[in-house]
Amino acid sequence: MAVSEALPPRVRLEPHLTARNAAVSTSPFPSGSVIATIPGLATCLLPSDKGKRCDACHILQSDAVTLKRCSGCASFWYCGTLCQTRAWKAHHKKLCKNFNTFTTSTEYQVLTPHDQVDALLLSQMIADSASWRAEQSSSGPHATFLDLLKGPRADVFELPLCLPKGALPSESLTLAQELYGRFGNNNFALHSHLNAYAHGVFPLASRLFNHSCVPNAACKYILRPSESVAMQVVALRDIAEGEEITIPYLDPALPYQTRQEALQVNYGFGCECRLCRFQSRVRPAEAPPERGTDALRDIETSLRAFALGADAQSMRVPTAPGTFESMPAMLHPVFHETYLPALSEVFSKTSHEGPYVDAVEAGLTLLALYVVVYPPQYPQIGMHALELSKTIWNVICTAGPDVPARESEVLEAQTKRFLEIAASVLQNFGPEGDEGGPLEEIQMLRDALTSQ
Ligand SMILES: C[S@@+](CC[C@H](N)C(=O)[O-])C[C@H]1O[C@@H](n2cnc3c(N)ncnc32)[C@H](O)[C@@H]1O
Repeated sequence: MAVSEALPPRVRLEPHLTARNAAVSTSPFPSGSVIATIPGLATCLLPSDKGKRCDACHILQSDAVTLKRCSGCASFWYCGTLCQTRAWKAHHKKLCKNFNTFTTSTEYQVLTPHDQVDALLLSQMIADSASWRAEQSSSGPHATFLDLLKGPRADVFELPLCLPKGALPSESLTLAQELYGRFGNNNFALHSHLNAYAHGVFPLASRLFNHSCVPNAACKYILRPSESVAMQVVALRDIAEGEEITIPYLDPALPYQTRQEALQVNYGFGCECRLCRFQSRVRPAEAPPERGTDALRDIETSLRAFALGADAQSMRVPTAPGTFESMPAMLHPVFHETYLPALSEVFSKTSHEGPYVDAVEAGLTLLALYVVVYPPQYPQIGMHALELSKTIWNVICTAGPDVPARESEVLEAQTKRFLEIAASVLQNFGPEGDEGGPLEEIQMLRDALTSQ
């Protein structure tokens, strides 16, 4: 049996009834603190980000960063020699020659972008077989990975590989099967400002953290030029000594049935967290009333009042998880699988095209739903509050001179309140991903409001 890496300070593993082990805090973690920093073992960019970021450290091309192409395949880009050498030694010297033939092959082209990345990521890992063999019996990340639980699709080795299977020596093929078995359920989507841009393997994070749809922690990614991408696991709220530390494996706002199916298919378990238990009880059989009807307007007005308070200016957001449990039954239809996608579409359309009053109303309803479904301080709440403050700022900036002063004051007060919510959530989560981003946007909008 492989020996796995040392655990982060203040975290221990305890036996878990269904998930082998659980990571438990040995002393309290305050909200916003970094529980663990874990370097990536292997990462691969999504097709959408190829050529825009360094393939090794993921730094974005900018005035200060010029990317240079691999002269062999012309399909890998690096910010400098350090990254290029590291990638060459780890995997690229084995993949470079075959890379373009593979990525233009039908078996690769028919895959979804996320499966394409997985095929390349797995190929990269297998190409580095020397490291796997050398470190299998040590206490490094390779050993940790090989000690992980296998996923439910471990035996169906179905991803095409950049290294043709036939060309793999039997020893490497056995290794490939071992890696594949643990790949599907131990593979993270890397994001910058909550936009996914790559996939990656972080063995120690996989070893430690179980899933919950009401997690008390979440992952973010730290990008530094010429360094491996690091994952940080951040406490979303105060975590008490002895409490299990959990992260979300998927978006907790997805409908209950979709979450259960995805967790079963990809990870081999049925979630029994507090949100799942609640939603399995109140699963709405019928979709909410049609958009535009008084019946839906009543539900949405009540949802906003329940989640945020009746007055938009003195709006408050919940600070303890589990708000959904005290929702009046008349609001349960908002958990129907059709409701959130339809509302998001209305917000997205009207915030771009107007009318902005509709965008503000849809955006507020969406915020109300988010604060009910997501745990407090969940980053998506902050991102949406920022989006909403930008929408109202647009209303202020595009309003003609005839708007009564009282109405302008109300709009400004709302923008400030949404910005406060955004700042408190996103500052708690801390800087992540590419430079700039939401924390900078919050500051710019605050400056604009004070110079009004
Ligand atoms: C990334 S690993 C988590 C580490 C795992 N607990 C261990 O001891 O190796 C993912 C696997 O853990 C198990 N798991 C994670 N969260 C779970 C949960 N909430 N309930 C049941 N099993 C879970 C599933 O088997 C899943 O495929």
